[in-house]
Amino acid sequence: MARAIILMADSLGVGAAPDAEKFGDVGSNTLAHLLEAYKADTGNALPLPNLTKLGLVDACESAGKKACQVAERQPPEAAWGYAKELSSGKDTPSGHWEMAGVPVLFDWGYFPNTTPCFPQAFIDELCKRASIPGILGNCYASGTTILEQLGEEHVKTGMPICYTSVDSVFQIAAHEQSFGLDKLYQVCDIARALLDEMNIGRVIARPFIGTSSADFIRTGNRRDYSVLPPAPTLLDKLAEDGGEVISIGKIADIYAHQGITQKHKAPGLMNLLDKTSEVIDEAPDHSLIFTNLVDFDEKFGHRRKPVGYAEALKQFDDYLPTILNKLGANDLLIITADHGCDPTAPGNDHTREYVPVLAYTPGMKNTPLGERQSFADIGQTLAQWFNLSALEYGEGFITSLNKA
Ligand SMILES: O=P(O)(O)O[C@H]1O[C@H](CO)[C@@H](O)[C@H]1O
Ligand SMILES: [Mn+2]
Ligand SMILES: [Mn+2]
Repeated sequence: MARAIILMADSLGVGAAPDAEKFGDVGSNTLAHLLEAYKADTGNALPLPNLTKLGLVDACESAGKKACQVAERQPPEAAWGYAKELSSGKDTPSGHWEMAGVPVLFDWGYFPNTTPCFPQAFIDELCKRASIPGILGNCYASGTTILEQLGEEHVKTGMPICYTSVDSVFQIAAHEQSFGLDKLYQVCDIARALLDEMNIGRVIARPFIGTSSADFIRTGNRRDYSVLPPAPTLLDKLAEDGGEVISIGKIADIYAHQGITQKHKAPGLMNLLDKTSEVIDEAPDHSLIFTNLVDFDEKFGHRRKPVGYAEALKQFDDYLPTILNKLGANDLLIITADHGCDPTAPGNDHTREYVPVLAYTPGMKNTPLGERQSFADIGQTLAQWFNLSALEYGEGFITSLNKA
């Protein structure tokens, strides 16, 4: 019997995808550009010895056709490649569902980039059902900037701040104490029900605390309300087969709680890694431990902070031996991403990029996997690893997982 661990580095793209032009993302490369920015800022190339050994830098250089400014270069001792996305969007659910074998081939509903951006009838109904006096925002925004602009007015008026982006999302920010966390979750539930017919992928609760625009800060109580994946994913198959599917971080929310048998939340990168490490100690055979490392995206990618992104990646790299040392012969570690979010690109949205596909089981030798045609190759490989029937999408690379 086997186990697998996916460390899903949210937004760690490795070079513009072949269809990046459609998204205005030509030339994007999250990893290469944050490494460049780090070197420019500090004068030193960043060492990422463990990720380099797992093939991340080779994957990036092959995908992005661009040298990476990384120190302590060494050859991989893992299977490594890079995958393009079949799904029509570059959002988080599309990336996650595709890597679990279910690409999103339809178009999500999006709000127009106008102010106001939400249909008045929807807002009227939301206010009526939720008993709120109105909403603030009603525009495209960065979630941290809009708190500075409208947070104080929200506290005064009790009107939640509603905003969107190029993603198919309806985000609601509200103060945890003055508005109340439960009330925010209730408003999100109502919005979720109303937005199904507009085909909006996610409603996101964005609670924050603080006393003024100078110190408002979002908390770890974010909650994502996703629609159901359009078909059963690898997670459903494994759970139906009697396996454990253990969500760490926002994985359960992203899969709309489908096919999940255990959930753990933890605030911040280090706590998420600690929780993952703890769960590896306990998880039985036939378990998938699936961790989303959201900080890369939320704290650095969208905030366009390449140096902070690099430092967080270094923390991840430093932590990896703790996880690698726990892996047994029947454990497969996958490291990947769901989209890019190049912190040097204009705007503050995701970027359409290749994602790394790194696979490691103890004793592996350097195994290039090349360009993969879909993130679903990960799900298909895991279906093989767990002896499940084949998924509809994806080409498995189980036969490439040779040992040295
Ligand atoms: O600016 P914040 O609130 O972090 O929003 C970002 O987070 C959302 C979900 O990933 C994206 O749609 C993006 O707009
Ligand atoms: Mn994401
Ligand atoms: Mn994001």
